[in-house]
Amino acid sequence: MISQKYVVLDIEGTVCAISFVKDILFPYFLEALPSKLNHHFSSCPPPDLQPYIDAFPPTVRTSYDCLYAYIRDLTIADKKVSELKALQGYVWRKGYETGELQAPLFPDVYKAFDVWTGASSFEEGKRNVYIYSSGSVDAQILLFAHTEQGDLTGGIQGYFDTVSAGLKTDAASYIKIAEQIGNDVDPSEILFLSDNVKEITAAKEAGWEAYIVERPGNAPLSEEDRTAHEVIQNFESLI
Ligand SMILES: CSCCC(=O)C(=O)COP(=O)(O)O
Ligand SMILES: [Mg+2]
Repeated sequence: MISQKYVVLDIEGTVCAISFVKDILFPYFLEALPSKLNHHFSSCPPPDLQPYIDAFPPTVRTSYDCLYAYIRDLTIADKKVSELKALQGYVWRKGYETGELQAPLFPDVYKAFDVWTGASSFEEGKRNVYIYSSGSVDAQILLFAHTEQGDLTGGIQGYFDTVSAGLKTDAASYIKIAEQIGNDVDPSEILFLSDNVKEITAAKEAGWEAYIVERPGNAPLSEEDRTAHEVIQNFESLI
């Protein structure tokens, strides 16, 4: 069982496989995109879509072709830019709400959630769970509300993204999150779990405890990474 009171979780490569994002979420987004952009460039554009489109640079918003190519290229390159992440969340909503999209979390994640959010005391394993992902907060909530084992959002205390907290590779972002979790929270009481070594390094710079999560399909770790950081393959040892 971990000694920290607060657990902050990355999403892609940590609670779900990278393949869910690359092979399911991104293709869904790219397939739905033409219809969304056609609506936007129609004579009667949907007002709720407007702010998402307005977030892209004016130079690429000049035509359907230009905007489509720009967004497609960002998606294929897996750019973690906030305007793309916000639009992806907007587009995924329908997929989750119709049941076409469902997030397959790793089995040990459900088990850890049961303990962390279901136990009645710290001694029995209760922990405060937060999410910090490059995906927008809206997209994070959708994902946890539609997992293969149901809605987990009731057990999550808060969500952070690059808009609310900053880049995941900057120590300053982790300092900001710690302040949001609680003014009286010592950074060493927070455990961050991520597949990304740069994120782990940044969290540690901010005084957090942080472990690399090594899941099937993640980027390979070097011997140096394994020496410098604690590496776990699942959440079993944390509960
Ligand atoms: C919750 S949104 C889906 C995943 C996503 O778009 C993403 O960029 C995930 O990045 P992470 O920081 O969770 O590795
Ligand atoms: Mg990740």
